[in-house]
Amino acid sequence: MALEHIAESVLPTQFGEFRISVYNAADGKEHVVLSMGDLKGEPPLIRIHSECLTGDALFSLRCDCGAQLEAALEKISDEGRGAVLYLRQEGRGIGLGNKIRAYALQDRGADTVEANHQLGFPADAREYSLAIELLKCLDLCHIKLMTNNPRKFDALKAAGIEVVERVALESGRNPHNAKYLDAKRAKLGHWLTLP
Ligand SMILES: Nc1nc2c(ncn2[C@@H]2O[C@H](COP(=O)(O)OP(=O)(O)OP(=O)(O)O)[C@@H](O)[C@H]2O)c(=O)[nH]1
Ligand SMILES: [Zn+2]
Repeated sequence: MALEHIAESVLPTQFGEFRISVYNAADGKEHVVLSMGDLKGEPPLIRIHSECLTGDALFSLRCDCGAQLEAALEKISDEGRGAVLYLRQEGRGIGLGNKIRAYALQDRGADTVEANHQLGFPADAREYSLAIELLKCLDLCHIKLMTNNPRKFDALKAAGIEVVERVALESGRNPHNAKYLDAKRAKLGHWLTLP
């Protein structure tokens, strides 16, 4: 997939000053790298974050995405270096409308995996070739990865990215997302501790 770097600027945030870079990809979407400090040398902290409009921007409590994004930016800010790769693969790759359809099915009792299946999608329609290409493009072959998702971890390792450390990112559990987090642990194998 060809990546085109199209713009870059400074982005002051509540977590400190980041650089924002925008890349066009062959999927027709604009993907973002939010970075702080010098990424060369010691493996930096990296978060590969899948877009969640509802959680990242609309304060939804149905998932843990917004809390994870905040925690990742905080950790990067504490270390003074690192990056968030913000990938435009909303709803685990099925898009916003379908994610909300899945929510409606969850309201009627399905869990997050069953709802995707009922809509004719796999449990997780994402793939990480774009993330891998971005990491290689940024010369980031040795990283500390902030994730609880074994599938993401394995995909990077299989592509030759050396994940020298996995940093857990458990935050934002609340009564509205408890079932969702339990399904991620039980059905998708996420490394999440029991409450
Ligand atoms: N289809 C679907 N997608 C969801 C649902 N809840 C959140 N998402 C999407 O799930 C994606 C985040 O994936 P997660 O499985 O929560 O976490 P992850 O990124 O794989 O793993 P971590 O690195 O540990 O955060 C985002 O794209 C969200 O929009 C849901 O109920 N159904
Ligand atoms: Zn979310």
